[in-house]
Amino acid sequence: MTREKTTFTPLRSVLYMPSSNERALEKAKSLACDGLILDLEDAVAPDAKPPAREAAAAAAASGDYGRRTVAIRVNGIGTEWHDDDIVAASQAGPAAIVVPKVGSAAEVQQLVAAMEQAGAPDHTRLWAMIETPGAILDVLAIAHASERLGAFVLGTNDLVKELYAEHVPGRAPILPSLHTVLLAGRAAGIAVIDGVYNDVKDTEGFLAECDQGRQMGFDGKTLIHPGQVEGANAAFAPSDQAVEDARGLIAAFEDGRGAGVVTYNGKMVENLHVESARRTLDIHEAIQAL
Ligand SMILES: CC(C)(COP(=O)(O)OP(=O)(O)OC[C@H]1O[C@@H](n2cnc3c(N)ncnc32)[C@H](O)[C@@H]1OP(=O)(O)O)[C@@H](O)C(=O)NCCC(=O)NCCSC(=O)C[C@H](O)C(=O)O
Ligand SMILES: [Mg+2]
Repeated sequence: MTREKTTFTPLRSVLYMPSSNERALEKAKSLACDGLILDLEDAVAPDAKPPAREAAAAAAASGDYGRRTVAIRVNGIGTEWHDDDIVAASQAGPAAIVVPKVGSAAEVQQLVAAMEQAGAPDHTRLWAMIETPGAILDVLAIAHASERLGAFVLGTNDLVKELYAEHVPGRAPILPSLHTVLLAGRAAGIAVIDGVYNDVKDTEGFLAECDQGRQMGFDGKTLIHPGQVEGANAAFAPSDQAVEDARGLIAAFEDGRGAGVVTYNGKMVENLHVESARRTLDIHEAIQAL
């Protein structure tokens, strides 16, 4: 039996960098991250925003970042920089425009209209940051608001702030929110990328949070430092054991010659497990092809 092959764009490691930081923009050309977010929002001081906007647009249009998915994060709706950011980013044509603090389906539609009016090419997706209580409560409508929506990006710092919660190991205070965003993203068939880990020196805590994100179902994690790339790439790629198990499980099912259920390594295997195994192999192959 043949099947249509799914094309995956790996987004295991998506690194933010201030677009005002020339050194970081240069360094990113040699980093093994799957994606880059050239930031114009939180990481850029008000006076530096206009030159950062120019630098981000030039970097995104340069083609210098090879196979990496390049995105520009604009300033939020209603800020004094937002409209100019949208125009510059749309004309640069990155893989995605990341908009912080998206709050409703209507905002998604307004953003898409503004991108299209500014000449955004078809390949430029909108990535909506979900980081406010209102957005979490409206996230399913946001997920279905436009075909141009390509991903949700969690903003866990803003979310913790807005909830008056605390950053704790295991993230118990925000788990319901994270799961809600994942449910909506999966229902709409878009990518869902986890939030950042702020302590760039705490490797153990960072890796634990990557593992947690993968177990929950995130496609990858947003990062703030080059030292976090390798760990995220490993955590969000299928392990050698997972690839071996996927191949063995598919072979066992195919050997069953049409039986609806077989066992592999003592465990029940049905068609749904085969679909998951095929997805694992598709992700593995996409990563191998990088
Ligand atoms: C966190 C940092 C300010 C630390 O910077 P620094 O002390 O300079 O780090 P290092 O000296 O260890 O840097 C080593 C080299 O790596 C380059 N570098 C550092 N960070 C980056 C980066 N993000 N991308 C690319 N390159 C980077 C340095 O230039 C050094 O290079 P070299 O000298 O050539 O060896 C800094 O890491 C940083 O600014 N990080 C990004 C911060 C950011 O973008 N924040 C905004 C996004 S997070 C957010 O907003 C979350 C969300 O909205 C929410 O609500 O949660
Ligand atoms: Mg934020």
